[in-house]
Parts: sequence; structure tokens; C-alpha cells
Amino acid sequence: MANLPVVDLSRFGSEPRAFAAQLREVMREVGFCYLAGHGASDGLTELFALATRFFALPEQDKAAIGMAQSPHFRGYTRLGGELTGGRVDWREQIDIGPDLSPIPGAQGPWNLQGPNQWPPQLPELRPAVERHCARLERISRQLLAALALSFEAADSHFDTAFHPEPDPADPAGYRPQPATLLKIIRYPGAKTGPNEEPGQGVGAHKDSGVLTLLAGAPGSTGLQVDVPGQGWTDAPTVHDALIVNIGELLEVATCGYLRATRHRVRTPPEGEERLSIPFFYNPALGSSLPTLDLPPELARRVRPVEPEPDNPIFLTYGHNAWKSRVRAHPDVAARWHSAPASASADERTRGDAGG
Ligand SMILES: O=C(O)CCC(=O)C(=O)O
Ligand SMILES: [Fe+2]
Repeated sequence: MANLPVVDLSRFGSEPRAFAAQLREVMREVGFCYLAGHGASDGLTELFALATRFFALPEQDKAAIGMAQSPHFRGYTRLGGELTGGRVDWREQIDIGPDLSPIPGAQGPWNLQGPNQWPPQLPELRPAVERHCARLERISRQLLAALALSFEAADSHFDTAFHPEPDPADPAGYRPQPATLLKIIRYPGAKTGPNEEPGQGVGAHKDSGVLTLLAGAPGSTGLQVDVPGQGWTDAPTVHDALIVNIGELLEVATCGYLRATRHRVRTPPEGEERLSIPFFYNPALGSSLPTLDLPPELARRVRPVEPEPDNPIFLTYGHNAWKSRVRAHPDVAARWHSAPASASADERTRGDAGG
């Protein structure tokens, strides 16, 4: 049963305008949908099987690739090792990004470029992740092309933010490419008392980037979406569908026409677990998403981007991601980076972070 709208990507080829308009309105009204017809299901069974094997490894093997060892916020985070909204999340996870060399002498957000940490016990993991990420990157590009079209912009409108030309002002060693992030996550079940709310798997948040494509393992429960006008709504895994939502930067780039919607994961019941693999499609670290010039009939329907003074949005992707990473993993920040989440000229006045 799908509690969120369903859109079918296979329609984009045959009826691009109709598909694009449907996606735009769904991402305006709800900010979340199930995506069918995406063709990326094949690798997921294998990836979830590898995830199960990874999480079953002894604690010391998982700790051997602990994020605390990575100035680039890559690797394993143990249960309770992450915060959202200042509260502990009850999940364990591996964070994986583009596997690149660090930028020599990097400051602040430039530290987000760097190598991953892979578990030596599972040599199959890296190729499986890389295949999955390549597929999801193609799907993300299609979705952004559709959204651009739906606002009467060129389908390539957003591409420069993801694949910018090298700029002489960039730090030496910076590789401009999409700063994607894949998380492989396990939420263990826990007992709740008769009048107790389930615990915080991950606290309520909006994603800080552009697009998120989430795969849940079959039967996994616990994801909830704060659907406007409806409140917290369960978003169970639907066979062969990805869950897609937009992040803060796309809300800003569409002047609030599209909506970044809050979501959370509640701890599953005792004896169950949730496995999920979200893929975050983000611009290059040094890029910001170009704002769309909305056609007049759509411009009349924009909404102000809600101000959230505690949580500014930084338009340059690297700054916005740095804010979220430093908040979510203060131990990593304290060990490697003395600088706080950097304020800069491109600060906006709204936002919430997580993911
Ligand atoms: O695990 C999930 O299903 C959701 C994860 C999430 O929202 C996030 O990491 O940003
Ligand atoms: Fe999220």
C-alpha cells in the first residue's frame, strides 16, 4: 500500500512534459513520492545482503573503519554515535562518497573530498556500491532534467552545478563532480513500554542537499513523512519502488515552489530491524544550484521559504553539507576540525538539517 503519490519514471521517455508536470506538482504538494519504473532494482538485493553481512561483523571489525578516523566524514558510525536535532539517533551506518584523494591543506568544507573506508572482510561491497551509485546518479539527472523542463527551463539547467568547469580559483586537488553520499543504515528494533513512543531512529529533519533516492529493504518499516495537511504518515517499502524526496537546496532554487519535507525514522519494534540505503544527489562541493526563473503562472504560486533561524541554509553545497556533518558528528569535527560550521556571505535564513 502506497501512502505517498507514485510516479513512473518510464513515462519520461514517452510523455516527458506530462511526467515532468506530475513530478513538479507532487514535489510541491508532498515533497516525497514513490518512484516506479526506474530500472535500478537489480543490484539492491545484493546490496542489502552485503549490508546484513557487514552489520553482523564483530564490533571491532566495524570500528576498524570508524568515521572517527576520517577527516572526511566517511566510514562507520556505531549505534548512538550520531545526533539529529541535538538528540541521539539509534542507528548504525556506513557513509560512502566519491572515492577521491583529499585536497592538500583543505579548510572547512573542502575536507568533504576524500577517500572512503571499506571493510576488508567484504571486498564485494565496493563494486556493488559503485554500480548502484552510477545507476542512481543517472536517475537523479533524469529527475532534475524533468523538474527543469517542468519550469520551462532547459533540461540541462541544473547540470553546471553538478559537473562544473574547473575554475582557477578552486583549491589545487579539488575534483569538481557531484558530491554524492550513500548511506547504508541499520535501525535495530527495541522494546517500547505500553504508553511509550518508539525511539528516535533518526530525528525529524529535512535533507540538506538536492534530491534523495531511498531504498528500503523488503518489509522494513519505521520511515514517516510529515505530509502537509496530513501529519506524520508511514512510508513503508514498496516493491521495486524507490522513495524520492527533495532537499533544502532545491526548495531554495525554486523560490519555495517545491518543498523539502520533514521526515524521520522511528525505532522498529523489538525483534525487527530496518535496513535502508539512501543516496543523496548533491552538487559539487564548490557549487550552488542555479535559481530558476519561474514562468509567470508558476511564479504566482511560490511560497516563502520558511525561516528557521537556528538553522541557516548555505547556498554553496559544501557549506550546507559541512553544517549538517559537523552537527551530526561532533566527535569527528572536534577531532579533526577546530573550525565551527562556517558562516559565510552566502548564508540564508532557514533550514533544518539531518541525513
Ligand atoms: O533510513 C531512512 O529510511 C531515512 C534516512 C534519512 O532520512 C536520512 O539519512 O536522511
Ligand atoms: Fe533524510
